[in-house]
Amino acid sequence: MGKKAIHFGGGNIGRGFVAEFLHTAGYEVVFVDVMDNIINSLQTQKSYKVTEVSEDGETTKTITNYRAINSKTHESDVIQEISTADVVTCAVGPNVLKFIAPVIAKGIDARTAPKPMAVIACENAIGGTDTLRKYIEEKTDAQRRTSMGERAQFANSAIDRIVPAQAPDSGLDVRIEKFYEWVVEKTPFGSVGHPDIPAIHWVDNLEPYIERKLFTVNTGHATAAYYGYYAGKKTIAEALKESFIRNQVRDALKETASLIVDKHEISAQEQQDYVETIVSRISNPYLEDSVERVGRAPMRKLSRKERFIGPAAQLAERGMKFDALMGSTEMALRFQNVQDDDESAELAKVLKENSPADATALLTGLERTHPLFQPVQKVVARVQSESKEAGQPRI
Ligand SMILES: NC(=O)c1ccc[n+]([C@@H]2O[C@H](COP(=O)([O-])OP(=O)(O)OC[C@H]3O[C@@H](n4cnc5c(N)ncnc54)[C@H](O)[C@@H]3O)[C@@H](O)[C@H]2O)c1
Ligand SMILES: O=P(O)(O)OC[C@@H](O)[C@@H](O)[C@H](O)[C@H](O)CO
Repeated sequence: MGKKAIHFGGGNIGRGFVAEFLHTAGYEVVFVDVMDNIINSLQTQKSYKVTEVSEDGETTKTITNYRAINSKTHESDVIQEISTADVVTCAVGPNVLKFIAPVIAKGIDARTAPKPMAVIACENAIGGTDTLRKYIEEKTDAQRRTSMGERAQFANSAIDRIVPAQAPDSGLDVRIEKFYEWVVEKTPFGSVGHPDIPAIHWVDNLEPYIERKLFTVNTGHATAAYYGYYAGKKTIAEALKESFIRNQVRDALKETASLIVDKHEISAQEQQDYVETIVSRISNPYLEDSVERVGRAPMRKLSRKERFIGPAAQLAERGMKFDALMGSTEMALRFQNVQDDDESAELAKVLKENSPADATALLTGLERTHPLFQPVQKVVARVQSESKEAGQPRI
């Protein structure tokens, strides 16, 4: 029997990154999603195209050898597929991990194969697979929990490729950037060995990779998105054409670079080269990445380990500079009541109903005694006191 991977989330990164590389590695991919239109299309259309776009032109690959299951209506089929799979991946968004965990827990529990399968969450989050594992353990019978390692092994990952929202008429086809990086921990696989997926860079210690990625790509991206949204820009590339916004991004990345270089074995020159690559990638005009997609879910992005508060907290603890990150945080707080973004409405509510100190604690999870608490409270208070109508971009 050939190799089989179950992938949760047939969205942008699911189809345009994870499934592409699993397919190239020789896996049959079984997509699991809850959106009827995605599942119907994947079930009726036997191939789709992934097109890399860059200034060098376009390259298209065709993805085949997949099936699709709707977990809302066919949960037992998903359990059956997991019980005989080699790999389970997901790209559903960090807040959705708790919803996919119960069915994965049942699938793991039903396994009889001698070899454990690999579980790799492909989300923008520090310890994304650990979080998923915690939810899976909660849904596993206490007596079966200790032996779960015989049925599944869990590895954290860092995943990097810009996949913007796709044109409404594109169907399953995905337009993406050429660059990609997929880094996964190898130690959890021990003597069993990691799965054979050539696109993955296997490492012993993921922390430098995930922090460098989240605190450079995503800090820079989100800074451009929030300043861009406020300035009435449509895309990230458009926002970065403004020298003021470009400078804010550069300043924020200078601060996160100082942390990355101080904390990890990454030289200043190496980080500088990385920053240049990232600024050029997020400025790619061929991707048409909207400020609303990149700014989506502002409460998640303002949380304790995330792209602004995560590095700023560590800089504050080291007595290093974090002013530009406070500017990005302030702009994120202004991303309120944005259409189709539930968290942006929730953010407006939290800011309206709480004191600056309580809103700071609720949004960021910072301890009140932390050296970053007061600086964040100051920007929270400033945004709360603004008289202009929340969420209206200033053009
Ligand atoms: N798009 C990018 O550039 C990019 C790059 C790197 C990492 N990521 C990360 O990948 C994840 C997904 O991002 P995306 O851009 O592909 O989002 P997306 O919205 O395009 O895709 C998410 C998919 O998950 C599905 N989903 C939601 N709930 C589900 C459930 N309970 N069961 C199964 N499927 C469910 C949705 O229907 C959707 O198809 C996020 O964590 C994101 O941070 C995205
Ligand atoms: O996916 P999010 O919401 O965490 O962040 C939005 C973008 O910054 C993100 O999707 C990037 O495109 C991606 O992380 C690039 O690798």
